[in-house]
Amino acid sequence: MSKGILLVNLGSPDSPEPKDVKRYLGEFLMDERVIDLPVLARTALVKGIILNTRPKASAAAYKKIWWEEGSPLIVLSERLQKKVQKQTEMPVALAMRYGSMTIKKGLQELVDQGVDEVLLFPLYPQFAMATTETITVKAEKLRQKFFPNLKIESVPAFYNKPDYIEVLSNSIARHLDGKNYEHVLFSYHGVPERHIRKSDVTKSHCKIDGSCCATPSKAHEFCYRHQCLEVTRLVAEKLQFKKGAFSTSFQSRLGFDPWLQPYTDRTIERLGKEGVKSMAIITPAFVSDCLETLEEIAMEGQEIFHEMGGKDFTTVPCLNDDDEWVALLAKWVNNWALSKTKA
Ligand SMILES: C=CC1=C(C)c2cc3[nH]c(cc4nc(cc5[nH]c(cc1n2)c(C)c5CCC(=O)O)C(CCC(=O)O)=C4C)c(C)c3C=C
Ligand SMILES: [Fe+2]
Ligand SMILES: [Fe+2]
Repeated sequence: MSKGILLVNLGSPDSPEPKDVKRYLGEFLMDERVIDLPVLARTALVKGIILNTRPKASAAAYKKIWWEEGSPLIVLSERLQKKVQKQTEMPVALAMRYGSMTIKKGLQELVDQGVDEVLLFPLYPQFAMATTETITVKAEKLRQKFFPNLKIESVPAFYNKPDYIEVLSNSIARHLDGKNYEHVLFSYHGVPERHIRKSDVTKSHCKIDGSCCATPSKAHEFCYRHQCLEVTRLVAEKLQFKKGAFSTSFQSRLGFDPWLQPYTDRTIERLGKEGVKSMAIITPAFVSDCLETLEEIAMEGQEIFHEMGGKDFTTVPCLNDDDEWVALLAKWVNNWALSKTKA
C-alpha cells in the first residue's frame, strides 16, 4: 500500500474582511462539536446572534495580526508541512478543518499521488471534541462518501509523550533564555465544562471538582482538562519551575455557559494586582501561533498586565516550524510507515 500523511489544523478565514470572517465563523460555530446545542438552538444562537455581532470585532482582531502572506496560522502550518516533507519520502499534505483548505482537498491531493493509506494527524496535543474529534469524524464521513477505498488511521492526542514534552520544554527554555520570571502562566484554549462531561467515557469520573483530573482514570484518554494539566505538570517538572511560580488557565471563552477555569484574562489581572512585575505566557494547546496567541494573549493580555501595574510580559511562541518539532513529527510519521511495512 502507498502511504501518505495529512496534517490538519483548525483553519482561518480567507481574509480579515468581515464577510470572510463571517463565512468562516458560520462554518466553525455551526459544527455540533464546537457549539454542541440541538440544531435549532445552535442555529438561533449562531445565525441569529453571533454572526450578527461577532464578525466585525473578530475581523478587526484578525487585521491586527494578519501577515502579508496570509493568516499566521495557515502560513505557519504550511512552513511546518514543507519542512516535514523534506524529512520523509511519503507525500505530506496539509488541510484545515474549517475554511477553504478542506480535508476533502487534502485527501484528494494524496489520492492523486497514488496514496491509499493515510495517517491523519490532527495538530492538537490535547484531545477535545471541538478539535481532534471533529477532524476524525469529518475525515471518516468524507472517506465513506468520496474515498471508499482509502484507509485512514488517526493520530491520538500526544500531550504526554516524553519526546513531545522534551521538544516543548526545550523550545520554552530557549525562549525564556535563563530569565527568572516571577510567574509563568500556561494558558490553554478553553472549552465549555459540558464538553468535558460529554467526553467522559466512564460517565461518572469528570466532576471538574479540582481532584478528578489528578485521580487516575480511563476518562483521561479523552479529558481535555486532565491533558492540559498534565502538560503543565510535565513541562514544569522538566524545567524545574518552582511551586507557586507557575499556574494553568484557560482563554477564549465564548457565550454564557461556564467554561474551564480559571480564566486567563482574570488570572493576568489578578497577578498584576498582586504585584507580580514580570510574567511569561506559554500556550501549549496551539501548535501554531494564531489569533488566540498573537492578539488575545500577546496584545490584550499584555495590555491587562500593564494596566494592573505589571512591567515585563513575554509570550513564548508556539512550536510552529521549530526544527526539533519538525524532526519529531517526521520521526513519528516515519515510524508509523515502518510499523505498517513490518505488520
Ligand atoms: C464554542 C466555541 C469554541 C470552542 C469550543 C473552541 C475550542 C477550541 N478552539 C481551539 C483553537 C482555536 N480557536 C480559534 C479561534 C476561535 N475559537 C472560537 C470558538 C471556540 N473554540 C472562535 C469564535 C474563534 C474565532 C476567533 C474569534 O472570533 O474570537 C483559533 C484561531 C484561528 C485563527 O484563524 O487564527 C484557534 C487555533 C482549540 C484548541 C479548542 C479546544 C480545545
Ligand atoms: Fe477556538
Ligand atoms: Fe478530568
